[in-house]
Amino acid sequence: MTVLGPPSGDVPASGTAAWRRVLSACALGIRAAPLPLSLYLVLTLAGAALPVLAAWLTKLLLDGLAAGTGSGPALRAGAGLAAVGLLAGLLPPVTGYLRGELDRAVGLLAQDRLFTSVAGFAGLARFEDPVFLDRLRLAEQAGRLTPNQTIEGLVGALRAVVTVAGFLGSLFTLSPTMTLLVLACAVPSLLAETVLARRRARVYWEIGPAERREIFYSTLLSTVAAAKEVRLFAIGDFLRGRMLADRRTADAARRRMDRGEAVVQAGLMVLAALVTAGGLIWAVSAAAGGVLTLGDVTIFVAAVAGVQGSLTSLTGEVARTHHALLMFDHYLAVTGAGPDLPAPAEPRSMPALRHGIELHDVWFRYSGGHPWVLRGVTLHIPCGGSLALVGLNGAGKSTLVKLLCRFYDPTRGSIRWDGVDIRDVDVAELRRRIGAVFQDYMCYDMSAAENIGVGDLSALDDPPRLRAAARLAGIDERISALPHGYRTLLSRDFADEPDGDGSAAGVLLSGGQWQRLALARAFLRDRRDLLILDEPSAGLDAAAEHEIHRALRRHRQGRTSVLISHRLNTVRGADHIVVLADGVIAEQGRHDELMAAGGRYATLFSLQADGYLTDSPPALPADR
Ligand SMILES: Nc1ncnc2c1ncn2[C@@H]1O[C@H](COP(=O)(O)OP(=O)(O)OP(=O)(O)O)[C@@H](O)[C@H]1O
Repeated sequence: MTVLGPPSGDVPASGTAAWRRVLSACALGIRAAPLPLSLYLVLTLAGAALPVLAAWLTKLLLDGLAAGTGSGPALRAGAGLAAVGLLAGLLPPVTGYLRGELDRAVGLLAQDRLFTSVAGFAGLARFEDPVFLDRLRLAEQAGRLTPNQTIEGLVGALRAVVTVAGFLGSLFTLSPTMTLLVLACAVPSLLAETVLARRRARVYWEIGPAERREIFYSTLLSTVAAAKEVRLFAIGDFLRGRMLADRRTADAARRRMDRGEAVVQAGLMVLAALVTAGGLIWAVSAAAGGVLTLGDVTIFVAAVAGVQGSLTSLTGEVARTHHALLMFDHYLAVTGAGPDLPAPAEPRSMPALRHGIELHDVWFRYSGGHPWVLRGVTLHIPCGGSLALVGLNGAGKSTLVKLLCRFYDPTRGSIRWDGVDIRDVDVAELRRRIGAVFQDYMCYDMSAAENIGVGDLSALDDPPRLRAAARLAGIDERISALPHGYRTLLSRDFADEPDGDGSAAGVLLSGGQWQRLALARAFLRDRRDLLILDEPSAGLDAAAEHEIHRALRRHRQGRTSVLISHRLNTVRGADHIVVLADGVIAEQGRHDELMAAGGRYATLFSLQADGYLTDSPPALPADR
């Protein structure tokens, strides 16, 4: 199943698909909270019979009083009415509590399943697909709400059926014509509500991108990450304008939808009122002619109101459930999406790297609509050797290491790990063999220990291991000096103590210190077969860079590593240097060989070296 298909609001639901959705939603409810669900069902259906019972008891009471045959029957009917009233008062809080329990349990299970699926996507492409992101947002909402809305809808429909059946029976004994008329009124109402539900689902889908953009702008306006630029460039009004424009776009669509619904529903109400008025005129004339008793008129009025009320709520429930099920399609699409990268039926084993990793004629582009980023790269990364990737911005260096981690598959060609295509091994196993610092590493709003420990969760409760990694990255002293040492929260967004007054907020590190933490995270993944370092020292001061690269050189000794850096002094010690230009290997060799060749590498290296030694700005290379 693909999750990137057309919006489900545009796709008419087939009967089977609709039933599959109903069953999936109910299964989720049953799985999440069987006991509250059963109690809720029983009590709600019991509550549905109460209005019919009350109407008959009222009729008995009135007829008893009118007959003048003693107060016994009227008193019994009155006592019955009191009991029904008590039950009617007690049921709502109890069912309300059960409903809350059901909401919480289903929400938890649905969220768990949704994010288990999302975490199971091995690649990155879906997270870069706006259609998928729209679907994911709706799936989150639908997963939380739909199962309960469906159960509620089904229960509500059943409740309405019970009430309608009771009142219809009563009405039929008094006026079969009126019964048919009231029933006939429900048909257009049901049809109209179903159409409105489909339209609502389509509108929600259509306004999804505007709503996501609105969230994007409001996040920019309210988070510290963007606060500096927003203030310095004075773009607050500009962003607010865009945020409001997106909101107005979404609101306009919602307004059109609400207007249409209001007109249709008003029309249906007028129809129902006309039928009720006609019925009343008939009942009053019949009572005046002695055909109906006072009690009969009471039950007639109660029956017409009851049937109409229940039919209205029945159509409402059907429409709401229909809408919820259309939205649930997004949840089912995401949870049933299947692997985004082909998984081998029988993964090949992956012993420790012995010979090396080979890229064989690798071509890659991010999608059919994107230009080629890598164009026929063939490369050997020998086991135990260090490879440096250099090249201008956009040359394809980070893309190449993303392919090594199998975040994407090559569009053509293959990557072989000791001769085994990495598509033929379990992707989780492949990644267990890799340690990495990415150019856009994460800064987690967690404690310092956790920020390092996420590199290898088995070390989370092993302070000596965390400290050893931090020491290697040159950040141990700084962390130890924090208010709570390694337990200090590295965030100003959350309080260190949940109930604190804000004075216990965590601390923020400097850019270079964060980068050292990211390095420590990679060092924690010691004894991995491949170490990837994508610009590991970009944010470091000169002394720190020198020190870190000395540590890195020691650490990489005898390990297979790929280093990307624009600071060419840091790559000169690599066993092999590859210069990428426009997705192809322009040159390769050792530092001395490349300098002697006098090509791009030599030009770039000399440029950087000159930049430090001369006053005049150096000339840029020709392909810049
Ligand atoms: N997720 C993506 N989707 C589409 N295009 C992308 C994506 N990531 C990178 N690109 C494009 O691929 C090309 C290579 O990007 P890449 O990040 O690999 O370059 P790089 O050599 O690492 O550059 P830099 O030195 O600036 O980090 C660029 O033109 C970029 O626009």
